[in-house]
Amino acid sequence: MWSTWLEYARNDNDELVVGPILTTLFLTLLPLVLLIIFLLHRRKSTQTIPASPLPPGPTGLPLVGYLPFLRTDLHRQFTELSSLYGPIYKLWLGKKLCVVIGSTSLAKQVLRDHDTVFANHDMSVTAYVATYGGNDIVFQPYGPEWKKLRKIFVREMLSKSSLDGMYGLRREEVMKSVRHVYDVVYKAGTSPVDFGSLAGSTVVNVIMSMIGGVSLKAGEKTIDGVEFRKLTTELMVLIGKPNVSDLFPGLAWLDIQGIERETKKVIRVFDAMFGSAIEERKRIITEGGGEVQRKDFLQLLLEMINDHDHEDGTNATTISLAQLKAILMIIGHCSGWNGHNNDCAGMGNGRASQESRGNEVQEELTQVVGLTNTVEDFHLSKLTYLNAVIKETLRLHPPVPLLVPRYPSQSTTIGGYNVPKGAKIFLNVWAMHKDPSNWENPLEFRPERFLNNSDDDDDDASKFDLLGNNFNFIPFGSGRRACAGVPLAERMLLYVLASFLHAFEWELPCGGKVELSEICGIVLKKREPLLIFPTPRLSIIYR
Ligand code: HEM
Repeated sequence: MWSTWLEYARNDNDELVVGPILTTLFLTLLPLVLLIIFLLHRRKSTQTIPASPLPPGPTGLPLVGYLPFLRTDLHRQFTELSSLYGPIYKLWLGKKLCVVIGSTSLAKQVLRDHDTVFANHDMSVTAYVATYGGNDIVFQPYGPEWKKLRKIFVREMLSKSSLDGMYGLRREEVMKSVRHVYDVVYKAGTSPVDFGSLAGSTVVNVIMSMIGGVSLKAGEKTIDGVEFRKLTTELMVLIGKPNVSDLFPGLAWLDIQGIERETKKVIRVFDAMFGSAIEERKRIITEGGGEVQRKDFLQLLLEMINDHDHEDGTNATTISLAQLKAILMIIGHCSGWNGHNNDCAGMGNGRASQESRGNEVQEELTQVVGLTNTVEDFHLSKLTYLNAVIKETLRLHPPVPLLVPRYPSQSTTIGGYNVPKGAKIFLNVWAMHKDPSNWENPLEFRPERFLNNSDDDDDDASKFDLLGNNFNFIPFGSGRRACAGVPLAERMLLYVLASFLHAFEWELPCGGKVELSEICGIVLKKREPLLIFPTPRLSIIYR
């Protein structure tokens, strides 16, 4: 080889010409040298900055991981595992790597320090089907489309003026429910009321009314509050079920457990219902010459489907029909969370009475509202004790105990451990809310924690808002993906509870105790219904 090169490198006089030899040598060796430098550099960088390890965690079985060991009280099981493996640990569910965060300081790292990286909710196959292909806010990936939907939700649908404007709808439905308890339950006899179911169906009726009407049609079938609640519960159960299709994406097309099929069946009913509500509203608009009196969510959203251009020609708030339906869907679905929370708050009040702590809630209602008036929206901000009862109940029984799972858009170090891109992140709020390093006697029901009893700024109870600013108390999550429905949820919880507690004395059956155990799918549910007897306090008003 060398002799051939030398032959080429001789000039016409048979003298050696060194330049071409060096050039050829240089061009041949350069890639080799660069490759060696690159490999050395890579070796050095992996040696000097070791990648953080994955968090510790239980070993499961081959292929299925920890899946066979999951219990239905997932929030408690995750808390128990935390005491073995620490505030951050991993478990494999099939092919899916899950990371559980169980301390306030690590939650802060995820939800505040790395907020944008973790600003995505993990979408399951069921959630995809249930939200018209991820067209809603909850499962929309973090980006411009999510920002647009969130803006519509917060600034237009749930703005103060919009919620004030819909107060009449809320009032009508709550009054109907109170009268129902008075006429049907109290007058008819002595059977107790399932408080959770009563509060839950009232909330659902209110939400349905705000969506577009209390009885909606799906084909020939009329969907009333009871049926709507049944459908949302069914959907919640389906979303909460561990699905083989999520854990082994390669098998998703088989839909082994039939969860996708079942979800599609439920969604078809919702779709028919929303479809007919839209058609009916369009008919009313046409017949009314383009004018419609009713300003509910459906009307607001329909106006966004029609052209909603700004003067500069941009079209910032236009939504598609699928997005409209997905938004209605998420409002209906979240009403289930709200309904369940009424159950818990009622339980909280029952427990407060049971523990002979006085009947502060009703004393406050008598003072603020008076015995000859019904509760109105403007009373709510003055009901500080009831507010504290609700917050204390949300602390002990957060309705979404593991929040909506997130996933990081890039691998990130949390608490010294590597949390890989795409892992499913559970934030165990149920455990954080009971952490003795954050709360004194955390298992005691003490609404006073949320009352401002002192002049000391550090003791200011108002720092515990529902917006997730204090990481010791985050029932609605925190950061940019925190619950967008807080203004409505807060008003509804207060209004529905205040109305029932003002209208009736609620008594446990003789010698009864409030049963506190819960079960957990995606939301926490009370295992046993809270059965209590109503006796009217304000009979004059409801006669
Ligand atoms: C007591 C009732 C409710 C509770 C406890 C609750 C709780 C939550 C939680 C924990 C999240 C996830 C937060 C996170 O990842 O940090 C969430 C998200 C959300 N909630 Fe609620 N919620 C309630 C009621 C409502 C209502 C009534 C609505 C609608 C009117 C609503 C709309 C939403 C939306 C749109 C999101 C997704 C926000 C986003 O991804 O940007 N919620 N909620």
